[in-house]
Amino acid sequence: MTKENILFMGTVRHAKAQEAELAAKYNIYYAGSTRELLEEQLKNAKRQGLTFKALYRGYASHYTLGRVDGPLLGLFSPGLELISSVGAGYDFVDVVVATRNKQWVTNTPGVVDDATADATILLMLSTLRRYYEIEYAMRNGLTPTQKPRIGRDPTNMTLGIVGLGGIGKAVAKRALSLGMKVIYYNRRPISIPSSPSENTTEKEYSFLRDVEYVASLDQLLQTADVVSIHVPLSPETHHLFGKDQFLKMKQGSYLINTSRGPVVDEEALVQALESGHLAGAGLDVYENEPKVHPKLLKNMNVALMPHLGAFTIETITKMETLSMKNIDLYFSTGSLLTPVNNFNKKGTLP
Ligand SMILES: O=CC(=O)O
Repeated sequence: MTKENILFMGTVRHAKAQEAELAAKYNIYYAGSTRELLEEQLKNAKRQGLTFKALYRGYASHYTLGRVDGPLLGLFSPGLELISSVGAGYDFVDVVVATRNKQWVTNTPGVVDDATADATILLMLSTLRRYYEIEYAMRNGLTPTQKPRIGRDPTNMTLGIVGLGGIGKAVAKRALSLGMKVIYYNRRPISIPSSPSENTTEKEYSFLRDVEYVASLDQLLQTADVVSIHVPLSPETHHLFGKDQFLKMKQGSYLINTSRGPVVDEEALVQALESGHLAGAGLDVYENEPKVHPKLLKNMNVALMPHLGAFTIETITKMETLSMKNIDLYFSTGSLLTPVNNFNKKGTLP
């Protein structure tokens, strides 16, 4: 039986067992360390008639190898069938072009929920308690007589979650345990099971009964003390938060963003912070990563993390494993665990 060829963009950081399992069954090739090397490699492969049937897009590989965009997909021979991307967000793959090429795209939802929710709460508490500022001052010689600026309690504050998917729900659960009131906005309210089923226990969803749906984003912005964004990046959500949205937020409220940078118009956020309308922000993601707006870097009302929402050994292992499982399952059974796009049996769009 011929072994399928798989190209790995970026290294497998933690799921070494799954990588070894895949290597025993398929021919694995690793992309060069720069975009130029990768492009050269793809051109050579095409010349030699070597077809990669699957592409594994490793965690954070876009920083060194760029996006899996139309031009890159154009360099693959027509035999590429599957792009398996590590990450819940799949904006690092041009899904529109891949779908047009009849190529499947998979992501790794679900497994990132807890780590990203932890990072969200970490940023929220750091922002409210000014933890980042206090640590920065201590490391720079704060003396016991110098008083750091005072913090705020999350208890009794209202948290507004924009996008109550897997990560949003995990954030809601944690925020309720801090004594926050939690409201959310989605295009449609979520449905809560009325009784446990084979796949769920009462404990897994009962907290959702304490989370209140609001019918518009404006209503959420006008009500919440802390707004936390959990929507995917798409043409519809690009700059979902701009000048108007910040003006609608309560005076002295806070923004937390662990979703994707371009959901927020960063220039408008800087204005809202500098005018004092927003009391602070906690950010893991930025409009032009890895660049951070210089005025955000300077602003000591902002807690910053460099896109590390899912960056734990356990979560990276789960993401990489799921991504490689999709590849193995596709070749062995023709099915996928977490497809992003959808084809009917003829391989055309439904
Ligand atoms: O940013 C990380 C992810 O999308 O999983």
